Amino acid sequence: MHYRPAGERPLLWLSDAVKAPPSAIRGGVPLCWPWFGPHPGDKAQPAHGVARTGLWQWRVLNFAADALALRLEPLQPLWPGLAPVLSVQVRNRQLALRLETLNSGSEHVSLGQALHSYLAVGDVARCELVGLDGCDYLDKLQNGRRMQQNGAPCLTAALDRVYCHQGVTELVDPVWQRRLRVTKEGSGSTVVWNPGDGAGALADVGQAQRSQFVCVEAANTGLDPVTLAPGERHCLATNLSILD
Ligand SMILES: O=P(O)(O)OC[C@H]1O[C@@H](O)[C@H](O)[C@@H](O)[C@@H]1O
Repeated sequence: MHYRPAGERPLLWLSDAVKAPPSAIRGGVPLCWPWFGPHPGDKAQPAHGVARTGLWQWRVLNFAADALALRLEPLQPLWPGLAPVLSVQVRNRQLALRLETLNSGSEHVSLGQALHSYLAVGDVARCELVGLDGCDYLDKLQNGRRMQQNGAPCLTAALDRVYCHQGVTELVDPVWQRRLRVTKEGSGSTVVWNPGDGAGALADVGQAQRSQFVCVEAANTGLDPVTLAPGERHCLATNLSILD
């Protein structure tokens, strides 16, 4: 997914070196579903689940000069007993995503997920991410150690954190002279990721592109487990807006 309001910088970053299917695309907003990170019990399963490499069909619900609404569903069932639907809306410099999951099976199911937004920035090291001060987080670069955020996270080096956070974040970008606001619903975890020097090991990022994005993800992780009873639904949503 790519979104660039007319005459503006893009909202989302997309790698210059997108790999061919079935590899996941690096950029846009990959859907991590129905688990986040490694599978909880089976190392053979792919990281971040099966939705981002699955095939989806889309339908246009509304198409106007200044607005677009799409509904996407998987072409085939992606995971037994769980049925996702993604709604995408674009309007007024804002991209809104809603990922709804129905437990269509007969057992309780636990669900992990993330809307893994790659936010495009002029230079990540000069940005400030506001809204996480005082939140507890798990630092994945320190074996998942639980810490508390003091001020804004430092974006000059690698960062991989799962914050216990339900609120709003804003990414202040002095190079592109704008702010990006991330709001969300149905999510008790906010993931912040940039590979830093580790970008060199990622063929679809590399040192040249590592400064061009930071991921701020609306998520449900081990910090805020979601369990769906048969017939129950959960909706994870995020709004990404460009502000002056
Ligand atoms: O390389 P992937 O599978 O797209 O994941 C990228 C990153 O995604 C983040 O959400 C995770 O917290 C990181 O641990 C991970 O490295």
